[in-house]
Amino acid sequence: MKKVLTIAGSDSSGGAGIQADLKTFSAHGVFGMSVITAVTAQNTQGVFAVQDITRDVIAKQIEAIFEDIEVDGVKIGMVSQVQTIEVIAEQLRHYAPQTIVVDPVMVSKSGYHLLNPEAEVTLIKELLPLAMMVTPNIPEAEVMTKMSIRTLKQMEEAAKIIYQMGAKNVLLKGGHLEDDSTDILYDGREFSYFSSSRIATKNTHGTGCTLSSAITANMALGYSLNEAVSRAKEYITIAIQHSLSIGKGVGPTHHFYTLYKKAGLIE
Ligand SMILES: Nc1ncnc2c1ncn2[C@@H]1O[C@H](COP(=O)(O)OP(=O)(O)OP(=O)(O)O)[C@@H](O)[C@H]1O
Ligand SMILES: Cc1ncc(CO)c(N)n1
Repeated sequence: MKKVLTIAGSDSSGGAGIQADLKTFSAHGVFGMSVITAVTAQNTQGVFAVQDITRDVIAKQIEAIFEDIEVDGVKIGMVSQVQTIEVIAEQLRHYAPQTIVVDPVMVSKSGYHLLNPEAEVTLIKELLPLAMMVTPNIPEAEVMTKMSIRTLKQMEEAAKIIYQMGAKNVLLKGGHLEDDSTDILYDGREFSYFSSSRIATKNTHGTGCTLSSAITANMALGYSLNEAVSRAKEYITIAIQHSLSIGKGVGPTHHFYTLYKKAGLIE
């Protein structure tokens, strides 16, 4: 069985972060492992507190996994602070896993800064050069490039700038634009487009976490980069189509819809 690691924050409500990542891994039939960078008190309505995990305990979690288990893919999500990023980068340079997907999580849908703004530069400098792929959403790409992004043309321009920052591939997600949800992949030579119609739902908590985890799982399973993104896009689209009205705010995606359907557990 393929073994995949998420390095990210915990979301107590189970819709995003570590919890979304592990559910996505399970749904893909890969064995999920986790390094927790921060614990958030969070639900569908907002983020209410964050406790960062110390540099030492983050290093020890990474060491415990890599010294014992072969890792087929790593996804990085919420990294919170400068020292968190530095220790992750140091450890990953040492263990050098083949596939690293970086989701540059900055601000939650409810507007909470999950990444200290002072650490934005560190994330770009330390993590992007290690990344097989980086998956910014539009607001994150705007922070990274300092440009305003409203059109597909501007998304392409931004993807080129982010590529120059060191990631081998850039997947710029279009979930925040108004039209269809088109994600753009740039590999330094050409663009590929992954489109779906916009689904009319408020329940999109954890969509970004889910997509980057699905890409990591598919890459670990041996799919080419384009195939991995295409399958992950299909997965997130179904997960949003069948998202769950849990809680009073922005509900989570449904990770097991396809599995349940195949097993005849739902109509
Ligand atoms: N309403 C929607 N309908 C269809 N696809 C969507 C919708 N919203 C987001 N997506 C898709 O979901 C994936 C995640 O994109 P999005 O831009 O929402 O990520 P994000 O903002 O990083 O999420 P998060 O809140 O977890 O940080 C992308 O493939 C995007 O195209
Ligand atoms: C812990 C965590 N990671 C990522 C996100 C994505 O927005 C979130 N809301 N919470």
